[in-house]
Amino acid sequence: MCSPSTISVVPGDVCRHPFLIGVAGGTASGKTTVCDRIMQRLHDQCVVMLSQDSFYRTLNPDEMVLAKASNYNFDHPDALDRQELLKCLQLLKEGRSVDIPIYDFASHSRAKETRRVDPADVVIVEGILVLAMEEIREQLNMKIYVDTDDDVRLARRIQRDVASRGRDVASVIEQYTRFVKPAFDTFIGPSRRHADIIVPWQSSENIVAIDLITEHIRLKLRQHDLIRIYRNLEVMPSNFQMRGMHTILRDRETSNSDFVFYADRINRLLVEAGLGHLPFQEKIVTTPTGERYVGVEFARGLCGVSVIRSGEAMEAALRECCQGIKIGKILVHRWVHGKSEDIIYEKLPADISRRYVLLLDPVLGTGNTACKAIQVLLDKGVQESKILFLCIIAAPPGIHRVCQAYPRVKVITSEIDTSIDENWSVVPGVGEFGDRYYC
Ligand SMILES: O=P(O)(O)OC[C@H]1O[C@H](OP(=O)(O)OP(=O)(O)O)[C@H](O)[C@@H]1O
Ligand SMILES: O=c1cc[nH]c(=O)[nH]1
Repeated sequence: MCSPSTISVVPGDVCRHPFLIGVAGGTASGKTTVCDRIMQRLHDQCVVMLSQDSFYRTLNPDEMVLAKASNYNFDHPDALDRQELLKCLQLLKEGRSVDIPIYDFASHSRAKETRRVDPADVVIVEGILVLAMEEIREQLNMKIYVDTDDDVRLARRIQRDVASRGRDVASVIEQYTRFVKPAFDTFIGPSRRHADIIVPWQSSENIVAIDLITEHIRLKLRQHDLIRIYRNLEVMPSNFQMRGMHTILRDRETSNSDFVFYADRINRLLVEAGLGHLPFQEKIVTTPTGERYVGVEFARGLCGVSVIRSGEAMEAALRECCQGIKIGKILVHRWVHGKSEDIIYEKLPADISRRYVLLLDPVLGTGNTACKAIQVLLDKGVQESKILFLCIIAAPPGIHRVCQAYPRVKVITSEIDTSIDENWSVVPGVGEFGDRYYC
């Protein structure tokens, strides 16, 4: 039974987009155990699991003769109904229920019944060929390859087939040599290069890998909820570079110089992401080879506004991307312990009402500071839809505050945090950003 989502969404407004994970690896590599461990850790989420094996094709009479004589290659991608698997994943991705075939290994055919799979927060699809099929790979949000030594896998396969599938050792080895190993060498082993994560899985379980994977999934699920609610919220794509940089920023042992270095790296990416939302005009140029190149021209009429003091740490990234850009400043007295925030200082370009504004502040906590700063810009005549708020981390209360109050302001962040604590600190957060950047 799936637990309900913690954030309510207007029915029919947005559908559930699950997080799709593919788990591949050779026969008896431990894929099912990896999936079980992920499901156990995500017990408070709605997780469903599909097996590639459910999608074996119905065999024609000639193939059936081969299968009955153990002479049919079930390890080849052509043994699968790939279109049907693809369709099921696409429907689940759209938040729709699907009926999954039930495959009977003894008769090499499909049962009349099917299994109903309802929409979920996380969908895991496992199977030896899951990463070997391009059309399936393209559907996945996370690709995992379980890596286990060949001899360990063969030993496990013999043990399993003899104990639970009524086979003798000689026939298991014969099938392994004829079909299983060649398919591994041709399709499965090479598919490892498509994986986001390769999980070594030998005699003992790789708990660290499972922890990392489930933490990443939790992060993505939190982001998914908010992204589904607010169209004006954008979270930059998370990859392991971005996660690595955040890990350094969040580590309290990180030196001041490293904090500055990695904050600057993320700031640069944030600014580029913000610039990507500006309008453009088509522009045709001639290349040194004399050919025409149909491109675009950057928008004009742009400026930056930093919220003093931490926002000033983002100015360098903006200047690196936009030479000579005008940058204004706003100083807000932060709302602490019931005291409302005031604007203490502002210095903005005189013609700001005609410009797009990249509003810079690395931390969005309660959202009070951001709302105050946005209101100053609106009062100066800036159009709401021309404000882009850039922050390195954003806590859900601040996201709700800003995105609800100013639905046309684009909020771009590199990560969404869990919450804010009783001291108005973002959790897990980076601590006092300004103190760490400027000390
Ligand atoms: O969303 P909120 O709860 O309003 O918090 C966010 C504000 O807090 C930080 O500034 P801080 O007050 O720490 O000042 P500083 O930049 O001078 O360090 C941050 O740079 C924001 O301006
Ligand atoms: O956690 C927080 C909250 C506000 N400002 C910061 O710098 N950090």
